[in-house]
Amino acid sequence: MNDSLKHLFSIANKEKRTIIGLMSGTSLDGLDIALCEFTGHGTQTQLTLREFTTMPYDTTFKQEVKAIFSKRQVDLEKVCLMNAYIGSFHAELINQCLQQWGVNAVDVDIIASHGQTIYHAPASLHGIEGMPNATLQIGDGDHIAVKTGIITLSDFRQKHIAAGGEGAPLAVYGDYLLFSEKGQNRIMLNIGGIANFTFLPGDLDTTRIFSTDVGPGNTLMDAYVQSRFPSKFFDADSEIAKKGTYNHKLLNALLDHPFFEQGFPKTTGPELFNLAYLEQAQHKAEATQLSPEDVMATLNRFSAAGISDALSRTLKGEKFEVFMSGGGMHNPLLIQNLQELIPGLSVRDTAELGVSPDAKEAVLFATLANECLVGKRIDFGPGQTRVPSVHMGKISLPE
Ligand SMILES: Nc1ncnc2c1ncn2[C@@H]1O[C@H](COP(=O)(O)OP(=O)(O)OP(=O)(O)O)[C@@H](O)[C@H]1O
Ligand SMILES: CC(=O)N[C@H]1[C@@H]2OC[C@@H](O2)[C@@H](O)[C@@H]1O[C@H](C)C(=O)O
Repeated sequence: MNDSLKHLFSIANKEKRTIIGLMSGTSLDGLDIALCEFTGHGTQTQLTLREFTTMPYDTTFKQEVKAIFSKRQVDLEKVCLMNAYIGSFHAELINQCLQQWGVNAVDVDIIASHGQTIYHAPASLHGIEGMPNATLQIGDGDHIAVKTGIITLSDFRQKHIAAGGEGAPLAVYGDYLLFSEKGQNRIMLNIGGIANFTFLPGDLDTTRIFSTDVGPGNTLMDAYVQSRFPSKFFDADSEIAKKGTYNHKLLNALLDHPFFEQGFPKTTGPELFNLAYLEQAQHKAEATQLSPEDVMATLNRFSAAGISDALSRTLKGEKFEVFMSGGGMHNPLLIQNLQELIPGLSVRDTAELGVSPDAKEAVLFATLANECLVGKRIDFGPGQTRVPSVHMGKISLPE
């Protein structure tokens, strides 16, 4: 047998596995790197998060990615180059991180890499007859495996689509295995570029479990700040939005899109929620003359409204606890807006459950890799088509 395959086989048989999870999100703030230890699998999974670091991207790298990010027309050569470049660059960042942590590569069993989403096109979004759900993450896993010497699993979303899903959100698998709790309805709310949540019913009825995107989290706010305040990357501590007041007409125009009426689960991205979307809404609401501060206040309220509306349609009056994660939880006005819209909302985050909220998505991919290696297919029960029962991740060998 090929030595690398033998090694992979031995990892799958180990009592405890050390897995690095990687996430490079749509906000392009940096590469999230989580060093995880796993024992068990499925609902017996035990996770210890040993280290977590975000390796920030510099402006040049962000610009390189932005040139091909969520755009319908791009330079195909650039896409080709960036696929290899991002893979190599991520490998470099991992090697640096291992050095900082004082961890040897030989002591890491597996890397689980999400890659960089450059285009997300569920059928509901592209609307092209006869064409399937599709999504594209680049930063090829072979480059990571060869340059770190660690077996790498990557490109998790394609299998989800092949098995009938939309390629996102995948959070449901990790949330179910790590955070379900008998007797408590839990909402795992992640406010990244796009906001999404997983519903984990307290009766542990797996046929009710799902996760769904609900609309913009930070993506529109970030895009607007970057266009109006070029020295800023995002509205740190809601400084800009707090100086404004939200505009009802613009808010209603922003909310007036069939995406918000679609049933769950559903997925979206900056391919829809972008500056052109905002401009159209401003024209419709005759609100083109608003100050940037008022626009920011409205966008902030818009993200909160998308989340609260989706939550109330899911819970229909049932009691629930929300555990937050993602960069949007650090936006105070967004939290205030959520508290106004969701009466009784107590702000808790996944740190209470043993996973730093900034690390949660990177931990998800490590968990998916653990399942791919040692898990049985998680079956969400009869009639449950919302969460396909599949293992995800493609294997890259270092040699
Ligand atoms: N102090 C803060 N005040 C306001 N917003 C903040 C703050 N800290 C982080 N954010 C927001 O969080 C964003 C980063 O969030 P996160 O890292 O969860 O995104 P991501 O992982 O790239 O997104 P996705 O989940 O869509 O892939 C920033 O771009 C910013 O909008
Ligand atoms: C295509 C893509 O990269 N989607 C991301 C993005 O970031 C948040 C939201 O949109 C979510 O649907 C997804 O990521 C998380 C990790 C998920 O799949 O659960």
